[in-house]
Amino acid sequence: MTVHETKLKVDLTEYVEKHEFVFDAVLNEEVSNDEVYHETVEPIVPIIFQRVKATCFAYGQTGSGKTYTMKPLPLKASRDILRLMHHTYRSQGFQLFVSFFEIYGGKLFDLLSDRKKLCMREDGKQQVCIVGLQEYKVSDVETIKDLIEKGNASRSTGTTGANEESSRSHAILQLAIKKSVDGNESKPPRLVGKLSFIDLAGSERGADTTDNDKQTRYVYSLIFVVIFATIGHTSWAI
Ligand SMILES: Nc1ncnc2c1ncn2[C@@H]1O[C@H](COP(=O)(O)OP(=O)(O)OP(=O)(O)O)[C@@H](O)[C@H]1O
Repeated sequence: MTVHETKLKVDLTEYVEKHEFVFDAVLNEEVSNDEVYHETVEPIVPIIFQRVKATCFAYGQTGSGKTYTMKPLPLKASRDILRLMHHTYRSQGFQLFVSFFEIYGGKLFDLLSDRKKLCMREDGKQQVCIVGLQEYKVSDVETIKDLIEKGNASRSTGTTGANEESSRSHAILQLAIKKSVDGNESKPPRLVGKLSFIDLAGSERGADTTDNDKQTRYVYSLIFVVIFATIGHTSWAI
């Protein structure tokens, strides 16, 4: 897709700037959530076993269907990850961990740990980490489903948006694949790959806790720090 943007030079002559965007797939409003999963997340699942960090996020106006579209994806991905762990990568020491947190009003809260307040810090290797974030080791779909439901129930919602159940927070659910070091279960397992799902609050003004532009801009910059620093660089979007 090419966007032609008309601009003005300093001498006030008009010119057109061309912006080119490449999409792997374009899905219309008729497609089901299953097709969304099939076209977007499903092809990414096997590569997180190959040291890849991938991100799936929805961006758009309040009420455009971000939460509706994002909600089924983590569970479907978990099902496929567990299937790969129990069959293709059987007995290779892979483990799956789930964490779920939200950014609300510029602060981070653990959705699986009674909304415990979290801190973002940079370690000695300039890696940004979220201190205190609880990760749960999981080996069956039912447990993951319960954790996702628990996290969703802890999310901050508000009724100030166009949509009654509008999510006023940005929720980040991570599925981390780890592997035990040299098959030694007593040592902490090492991170192999990660699949992150981000459900952003509506992109219009006032999508956050205050209607203040400066605050909204700050929250968005915080999200992108989280995306690029802790989640990984191999990002893609719906
Ligand atoms: N494809 C769809 N089919 C049927 N209903 C849908 C679809 N997409 C969204 N909806 C419904 O539209 C309403 C708004 O959707 P949703 O909450 O997903 O929007 P949102 O973009 O996440 O909004 P916000 O940014 O305010 O959280 C919900 O009631 C949802 O059930």
